[in-house]
Amino acid sequence: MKAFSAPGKALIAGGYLVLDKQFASYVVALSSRMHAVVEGAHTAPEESNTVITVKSPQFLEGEWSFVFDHSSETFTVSEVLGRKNPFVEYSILTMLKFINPQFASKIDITIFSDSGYHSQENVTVKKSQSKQFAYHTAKITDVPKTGLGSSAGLVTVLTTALYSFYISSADVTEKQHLESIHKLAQVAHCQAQGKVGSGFDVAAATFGSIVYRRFDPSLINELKSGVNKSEDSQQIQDLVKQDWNIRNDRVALPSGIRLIMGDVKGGSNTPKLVQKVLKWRAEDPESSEIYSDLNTNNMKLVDSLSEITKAEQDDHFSYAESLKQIGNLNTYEILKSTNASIKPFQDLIKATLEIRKNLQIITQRSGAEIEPPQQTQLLDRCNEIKGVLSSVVPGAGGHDAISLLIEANALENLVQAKKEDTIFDKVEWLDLTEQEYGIIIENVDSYKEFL
Ligand SMILES: Nc1ncnc2c1ncn2[C@@H]1O[C@H](COP(=O)(O)OP(=O)(O)O)[C@@H](O)[C@H]1O
Ligand SMILES: C[C@@](O)(CCOP(=O)(O)OP(=O)(O)O)CC(=O)O
Repeated sequence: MKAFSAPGKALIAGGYLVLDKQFASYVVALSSRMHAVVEGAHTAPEESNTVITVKSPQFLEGEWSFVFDHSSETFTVSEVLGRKNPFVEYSILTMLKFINPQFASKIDITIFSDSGYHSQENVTVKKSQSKQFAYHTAKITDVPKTGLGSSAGLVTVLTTALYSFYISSADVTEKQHLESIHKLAQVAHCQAQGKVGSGFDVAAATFGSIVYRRFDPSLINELKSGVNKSEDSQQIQDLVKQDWNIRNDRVALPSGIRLIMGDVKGGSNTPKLVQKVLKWRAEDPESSEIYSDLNTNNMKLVDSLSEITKAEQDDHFSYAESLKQIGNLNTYEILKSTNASIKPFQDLIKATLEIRKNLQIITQRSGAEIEPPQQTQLLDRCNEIKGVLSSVVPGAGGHDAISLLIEANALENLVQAKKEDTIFDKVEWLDLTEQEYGIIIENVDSYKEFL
């Protein structure tokens, strides 16, 4: 038995631009994780079916069982309980193609998901010493999502579990294996969704917090069903060997700086927003200039974070002093300061404000509510709180969430602000932190009470 987990994500900079492979984005992996516990064995030589059962016990009817008949001429699986879960199905199918197993197996995988992925109404929480999971009374398709990327987490961790079963000697946290898992999970995720997105969510689930640049969509679009199994398998193996030329540079927030996510209890439809933005992008002659300015500031934000990290490495003592100062000032006050040591923090703030200005322009011109006026008001108000460095609408924006970078001790100021100002009535500060790593190997024992 083995166990793994993969994190959720927030796209802090680079929404929409990340769809285009000339632009990079900044993705933070979050502490809500999807977990998989896997156990399996090869079955008797005369057995010709591999049976892969995936249980997700926190949800009603959360069990899917896929049978692969090795004697069949193509890679097809049938679900025997009469249920659908395309993300589970394509994770299995992609792995079967990649491995082209010659022996039948029986594999049992149990999925657990941390509470950040789903709305927590009507749940019963079960706890062990080290883990806790919320049990819902509805099916997975009927429980409202929060936007952390549950399907990407699921596909990534399931792919990891299957990969480690078939290639049992692999340390899945090694670069070469992570890269293979990433490609297999991207293929499965795109095919299950029926579209090739930017893939930043699968990349963060695999690699953790990264500066990400996407792959060429043709890599996946050009996959076709071969006439036989060996062709199908060869195609996936070649694709996994190929260099996808993505950027996945590991990043971590500077020490003393925390990411805070605020749920805004709204909800936005990402595909509709994307559709409006792409239409505007194609029609407005100034859109290239706006994209370019947005990109410049996204990269300035990334640079300012590295500058802050460097400042800490250069001189711990004066860094601690700078942190203390910014913890006592709000965004606007930090900008006014003449103290040279806080310049990188000022650069971070300036870049964020420019990013927001551009997102507001796109909102007005495209009609896609990326940073609608209610969110502008809320973000401006956040910037008045001491210790807040930057506040943005993450990802596709809209009415889903806000994300803030703050001096770590300023969380209490946010909690206090929520008590005092009704503008924060609709905001819930979430118990999430940044995660450096994507896929990690977990201790199997910590799941035993839940199995
Ligand atoms: N814990 C889970 N167990 C089983 N399937 C899951 C789980 N979490 C997510 N999924 C799959 O992912 C789907 C949700 O994916 P999607 O609509 O893309 O949302 P998201 O934006 O959160 O990824 C679910 O309908 C289900 O098929
Ligand atoms: C617009 C985007 O660039 C970013 C969307 O980011 P979100 O984190 O908002 O995504 P969902 O969880 O799918 O709603 C589209 C993309 O890159 O796929």
